[in-house]
Amino acid sequence: MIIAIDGPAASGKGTVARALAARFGLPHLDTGLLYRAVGFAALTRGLDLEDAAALAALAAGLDLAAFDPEALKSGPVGEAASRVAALPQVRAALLKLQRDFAARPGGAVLDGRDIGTVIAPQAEVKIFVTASPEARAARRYRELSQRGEAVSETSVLEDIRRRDARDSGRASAPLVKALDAVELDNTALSAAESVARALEIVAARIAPPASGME
Ligand SMILES: Nc1ncnc2c1ncn2[C@@H]1O[C@H](COP(=O)(O)OP(=O)(O)OP(=O)(O)O)[C@@H](O)[C@H]1O
Ligand SMILES: Nc1ccn([C@@H]2O[C@H](COP(=O)(O)O)[C@@H](O)[C@H]2O)c(=O)n1
Repeated sequence: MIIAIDGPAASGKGTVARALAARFGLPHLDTGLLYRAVGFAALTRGLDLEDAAALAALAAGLDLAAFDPEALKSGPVGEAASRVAALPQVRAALLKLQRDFAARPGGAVLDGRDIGTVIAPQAEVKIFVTASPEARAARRYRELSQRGEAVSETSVLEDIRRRDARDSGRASAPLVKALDAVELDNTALSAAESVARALEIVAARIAPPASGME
C-alpha cells in the first residue's frame, strides 16, 4: 500500500506520516528533507539559489545519509529548500529516488507537496493535511524556539505565508490537493487527534463502508 501525504509547511504531515508508517509497518520518506539537503548544501557552498544547472547537479549527487537531519530543520534552510524546489531541473533530479521509494515492494509512506499528484499518483491512500497559517506558524514558532532559534511568531507567520505562496504558485509540481485526496484540516485538532483522523481515512479507503445496494 502506498500512502501519499501532502500539505503546506508545518501542517503536521510528518507527524501523520510517521504514525501511519509505524502503524502499518511501512518505510517512510520525508521528501522535504531532500529539498532541505539541497538547500543546505547550496548555502554551505555559497551557490546562487537561482543557478539551476549547479543546483540540479548537486541534487543528482545527493546522499541524504551524509546530512544531519537536525541541521536541515532550521528556518533559513527551509527557506532555501523552498527556493531550490521551485526549479524544475532540481525536481527532475530528485524524481527517480522518490518514485523508487514509492515502488518498494510492500508499499511506503511519503510526505511532501507533490506526492499524490506527481510522485505517486497511483497511491491507494492520499491525505492532504492542512491547518490555518496562524496555527501552523504557532507550531513552527514553538519548534524553532525549542531549538534555540531567535525568531518571533510574526516573522514565522510571514515565512509560512511566503512559503505557501511560492510552493502553491510555482509552475513545476505546485502544492495542490490531488482530486482524489481526502482533506484533513487539523487546525483545531491535537497531534494525536490528527493521527486518529488519518487512521480513519486509511481504514475507509482500505475497506470502504458497504454500499447497502446488495
Ligand atoms: N495537530 C497538531 N497540533 C499541534 N501541533 C502539531 C500538530 N501536528 C503536528 N504538530 C507539531 O507541529 C510541528 C510541525 O509538525 P510536522 O513536522 O509534523 O509538520 P510538517 O507538515 O511535516 O512540517 P514541514 O514539512 O514543514 O517540516 C511539530 O512540532 C509537531 O509536533
Ligand atoms: N515533495 C516536496 C517536499 C518539499 N518541497 C519543498 O521543500 C520545502 C521544505 O519542505 P518541508 O516539508 O520540510 O517544509 C518546502 O517548502 C517545499 O518548497 C517540495 O517542493 N516538494
